[in-house]
Amino acid sequence: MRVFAIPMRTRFRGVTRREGMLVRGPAGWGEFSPFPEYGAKECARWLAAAREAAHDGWPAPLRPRIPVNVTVPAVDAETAHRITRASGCRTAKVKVAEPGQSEADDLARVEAVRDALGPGGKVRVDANGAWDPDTAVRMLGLLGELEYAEQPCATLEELGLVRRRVDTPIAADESIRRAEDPLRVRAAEAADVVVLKVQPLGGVRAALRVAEACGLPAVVSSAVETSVGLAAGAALAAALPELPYACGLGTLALLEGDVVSDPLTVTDGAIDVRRPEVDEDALRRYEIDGAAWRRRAAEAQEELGGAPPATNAEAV
Ligand SMILES: O=C(O)CCC(=O)c1ccccc1C(=O)O
Ligand SMILES: [Mg+2]
Repeated sequence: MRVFAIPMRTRFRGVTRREGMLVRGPAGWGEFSPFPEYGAKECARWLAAAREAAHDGWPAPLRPRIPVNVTVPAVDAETAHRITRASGCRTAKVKVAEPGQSEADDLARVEAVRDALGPGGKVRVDANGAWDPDTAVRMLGLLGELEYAEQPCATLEELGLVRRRVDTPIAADESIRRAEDPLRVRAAEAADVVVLKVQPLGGVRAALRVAEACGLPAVVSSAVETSVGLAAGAALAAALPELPYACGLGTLALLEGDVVSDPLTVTDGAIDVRRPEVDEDALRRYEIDGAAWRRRAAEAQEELGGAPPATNAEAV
């Protein structure tokens, strides 16, 4: 097990340094990088995803490349314009409703991104559940045409309420975390699209089951991961029967560096479906003392059902 801390180019989700653990097994490397506030129960799913990557590998890909969106953090309009242009993507996801940002900031950022994409570009927004339903309806009215709005409000009931009051399609992200969530989303008629993330859902196979249970188009997103974690996202996106939207896997640009020598960077608005090898020199640049992470992984392992199977002893 190796532990990394990579500085972020811009603050995202309140995080300025992305930390995590890399585990190696017979199938390759896996990433375990739950956010700092997550407890053992939640971390167990993130660990299951890393174990699947390291020990089982993933289903066969149905496509070799995954179209991606550029992820635009809650930066000023000028920076948002520059990030969008530099990405080469035709779809952008813009963070809105972040603490410390005004509605005028959000409107200006979205407008700058729309301008940077030009005609034919697609803009989606992500409020991370921060709006109340009235604010969501009002803001979606002001933001102009959007591909969809991701998690405009926190609860399923609110998502359904907003969905019935606006023309903008609604995507569920934080509302899809547990096996029973897809059925609740369907019952509440709360979303048009679901966002799937490999680590929070417990692996590529678990996420494929969730996609099937949802019966809605799926967008695969990263949790802002190294190329090791992104490879798992790419594997999920490659294994979905249909992939009608660009995925949120173009997030390497948010990190200052990576742990592989041949990173999953965005070219022509897409990333490859492949598993880059961890590079010793690259990893050493970001390696930190991992005592706290080893404890976290052990607690998550306990949640998964006690002692790791024998094969885990081979993990380095
Ligand atoms: O979807 C993307 O473009 C990138 C991934 C992303 O936004 C994200 C990454 C880490 C944690 C939360 C989120 C989110 O979708 O809110
Ligand atoms: Mg989201």
